[in-house]
Amino acid sequence: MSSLGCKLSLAMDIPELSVIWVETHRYGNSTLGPEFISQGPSPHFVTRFCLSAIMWAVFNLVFQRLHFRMLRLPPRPSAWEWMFQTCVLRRNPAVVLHNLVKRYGPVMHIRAWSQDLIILSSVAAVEEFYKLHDMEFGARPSSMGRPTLSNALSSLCFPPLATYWKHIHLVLDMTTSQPFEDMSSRGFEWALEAIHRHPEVVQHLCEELERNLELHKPVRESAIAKLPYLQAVVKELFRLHTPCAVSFPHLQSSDEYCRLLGFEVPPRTQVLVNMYSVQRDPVMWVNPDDFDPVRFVARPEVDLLGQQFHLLPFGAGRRQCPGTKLAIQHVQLGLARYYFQRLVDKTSEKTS
Ligand code: HEM
Repeated sequence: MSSLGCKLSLAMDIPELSVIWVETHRYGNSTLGPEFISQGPSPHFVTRFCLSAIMWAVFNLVFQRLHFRMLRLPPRPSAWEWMFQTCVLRRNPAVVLHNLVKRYGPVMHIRAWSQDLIILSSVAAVEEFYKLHDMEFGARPSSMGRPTLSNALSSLCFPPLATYWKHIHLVLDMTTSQPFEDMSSRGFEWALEAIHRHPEVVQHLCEELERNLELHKPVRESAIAKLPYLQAVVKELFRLHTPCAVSFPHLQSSDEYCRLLGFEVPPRTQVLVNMYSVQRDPVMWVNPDDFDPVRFVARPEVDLLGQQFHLLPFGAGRRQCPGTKLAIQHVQLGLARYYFQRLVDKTSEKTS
């Protein structure tokens, strides 16, 4: 076989080499000889090139599947399925994820662009994660702020406006109080919108304010302790309409496989906690999809501080949101002042 023949047959068997060959051919590499450059690839060559590319892709797919099966990884929905439903069909991403959880279970593995993500969606899974693996998965990925799949999932914060990186920039760049004001006021609009869908809750709230506060005095933080129903409403808001449906990515810092919830997890995996599903877990919540603040009136010990794993809108463990108390206080006080002002206006309308 001539040296050119040798080069060609080698290139056709190895797809990467074929690509290199086509590229060098396109740019007229003189070592291949002038007669070859002018003729272009033969149909026979194109067929063999395509066949070897397909075989290479199939081999890769089968090898990957076998590899993952041997590893005992969690069930794996396709990342494309999620993206198709959210980007093409424009469905609510949190709901799409929740539906995947119903099909694939509370521990899911998603692989996209050689990045491994584990999504935890039940109280039991999250509890084990925080109790046993909080330190191990304590890092944040260096891709913070870039459009990766994990960031896209985490950007289910403050839908539909804010994205993860906007949020993180706001909170990390707090040289003035302005960013917090912006973020909180957005959070507050979300709370009002959700409550106004339930007129009976608004009425109950107003009655409690009327009973416990004096009309001519401004509402102060100390008044919140006298308003158990308002506190319950805020908890129910954060449970059912959590501003962050999914936590930020928790990156495994070690370069070794680890055992997480009975599964083998590859090194540098990112874990996301799916608060949207955890806070609707039927194992822990009666009628989980109903907006019912009374469930918290009966159990005031359940709080939003990340101590109980069935209610964690601010995350939990060492990576929990440092603004938790500030945000809760802001929403409680904001709601109390808003509805109290409505009462004051109504009373002055009646008297005038
Ligand atoms: C309604 C308001 C807020 C909600 C729902 C919220 C929620 C969250 C969530 C879910 C996380 C990720 C936790 C995890 O990955 O496990 C987080 C992280 C964070 N939050 Fe908030 N947050 C709010 C307000 C704030 C405020 C007011 C501040 C600043 C004062 C703040 C500062 C941060 C920071 C710095 C992180 C990253 C923490 C870390 O990486 O260790 N957040 N937040």
